[in-house]
Amino acid sequence: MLADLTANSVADALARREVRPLDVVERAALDRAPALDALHALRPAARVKVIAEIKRASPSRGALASIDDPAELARLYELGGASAISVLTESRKFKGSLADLDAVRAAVALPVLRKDFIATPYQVFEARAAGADLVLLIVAALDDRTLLELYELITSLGMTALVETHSGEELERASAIGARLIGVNARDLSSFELDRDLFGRLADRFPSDAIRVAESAVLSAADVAHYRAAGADAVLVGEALVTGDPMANLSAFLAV
Ligand SMILES: O=C(O)c1ccccc1NCC(=O)[C@H](O)[C@H](O)COP(=O)(O)O
Repeated sequence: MLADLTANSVADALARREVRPLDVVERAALDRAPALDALHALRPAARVKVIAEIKRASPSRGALASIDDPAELARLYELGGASAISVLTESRKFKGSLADLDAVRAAVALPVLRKDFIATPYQVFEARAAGADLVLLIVAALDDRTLLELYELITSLGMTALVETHSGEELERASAIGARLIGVNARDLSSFELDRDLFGRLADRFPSDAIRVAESAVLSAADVAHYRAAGADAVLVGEALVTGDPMANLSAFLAV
């Protein structure tokens, strides 16, 4: 499933003839205003931080929300107290796009994450060219050499990598490349099963200087409290915000 999604996100762009020559995308990436400091925005604090996601659909849940104006939703997230915005840019299963990211970037002053199946340097330049400040790297989808190559490219462009893991072994691989922002995703990428206790089981295996993000499966303030008690500095939330009242939910999550 994960390999399919990774290959499809690249194939999709090719099929839609969206692929500009690499040198053009590189130039567009370098011409962007400097990336915002996501490590500062998400630094550990007395209160948990929220990375709020623009999510129309997903492989596990199908259609979630129509989201005609992602910029407007991002502005609500900013008003509601989110510390960063995650934009799913994969089109086939998540119905997202780089145009969504570009629109969100223009609308808010918060760091913006390109959440996608990133496997090539081209996609990293593309992310920066669209205004991303953060790029997701899924350890399970990348061999060690590619993981390091993409991590170094992301940081050399002034962006921050959110390095996503699902096991102790993946946390060690994230640690070995010097990742400073590390997520544990509660969603198994093959079965889609949710395990809210995975974060807690892995919490003491994070590098001591890393920011700890609990990803997925936050449906209530109690879920945020569960992750916070296990040591999360931030939670990444999609479904609960796009299917419910984003302002009310953010307020409840930030009050934990
Ligand atoms: O959401 C899915 O079904 C999914 C399936 C396969 C790979 C990734 C998937 N989601 C991406 C995410 O990581 C989530 O959108 C994000 O963590 C927010 O999750 P949630 O709050 O549970 O919507």
